[in-house]
Amino acid sequence: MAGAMLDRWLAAGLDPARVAVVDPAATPRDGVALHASLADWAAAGGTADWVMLGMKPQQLGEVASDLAPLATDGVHLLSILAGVSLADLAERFPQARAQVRILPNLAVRIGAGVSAVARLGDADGDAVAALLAPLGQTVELADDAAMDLVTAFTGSGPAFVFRLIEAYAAAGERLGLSPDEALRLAAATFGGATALLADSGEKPGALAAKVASKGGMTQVGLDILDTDGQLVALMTNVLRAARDRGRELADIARGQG
Ligand SMILES: NC(=O)C1=CN([C@@H]2O[C@H](COP(=O)(O)OP(=O)(O)OC[C@H]3O[C@@H](n4cnc5c(N)ncnc54)[C@H](O)[C@@H]3O)[C@@H](O)[C@H]2O)C=CC1
Ligand SMILES: O=C(O)[C@@H]1CCC=N1
Repeated sequence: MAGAMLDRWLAAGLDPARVAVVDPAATPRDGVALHASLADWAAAGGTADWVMLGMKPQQLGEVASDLAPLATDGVHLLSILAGVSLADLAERFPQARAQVRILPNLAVRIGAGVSAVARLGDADGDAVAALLAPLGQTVELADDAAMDLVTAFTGSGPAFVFRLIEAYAAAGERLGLSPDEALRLAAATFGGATALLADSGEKPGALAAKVASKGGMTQVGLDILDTDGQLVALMTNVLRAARDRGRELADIARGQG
């Protein structure tokens, strides 16, 4: 995820000489300094005003103990770690100027992502907004407590949408389309529908009603989707499970180091 953000920032004009990546397994990028560990970065004289955590939440303990002494007064400490709250970050990095929790999604790679943001401390809000602007839309959350649900909703969201597209394509295959036709047509249908939704400003229900001719084909399909609210119940279960896993990850991260 952090690599997708970096690729977008570089494509949007960020000077690679201003970036250092600390990751034992990162893909090298032209002009970007790469260090296998924080010790290597420190030995190379590394300093930073902005530090972003991009490893798994389960690795917070091993990283925080080495990083906290380097994240002092002037440093904005950014985190994309699912589940890890602002309070957790403040506890791990108490001397940082600000703790900023960002939950992006994979579409940032093409500047079409959604990043939810919550912050603590003396954060430079304009600078945070400017940093995130090339990634797509940004939503500021006043309450960090909403972040786990939003992480499931927009962070995990693309994966859920990809599954829906796969299911649509698989159904098309079952009913006679070739695999290639089914996937191409499914992707074009989802892409076109979401673009129309964004462009028209209309509600999805109103657009669905425009597609469904009275007494025609679409309505019989919609009637199946709408039966007993089963689709909403399914999506609620999906999002609840993902949200609750975020809380578990936070507990795991909290129990470390
Ligand atoms: N994948 C996604 O769509 C999203 C991911 N996130 C968050 O982004 C974070 C990373 O997730 P992914 O990119 O999916 O995982 P990933 O496994 O692709 O990337 C994690 C990276 O951390 C590196 N790493 C491991 N230990 C390290 C250490 N001690 N020091 C420095 N780097 C270390 C790994 O080499 C790897 O490159 C997670 O905290 C996740 O919650 C947040 C929103 C969306
Ligand atoms: O699956 C995960 O835990 C992360 C958080 C949101 C998307 N990927």
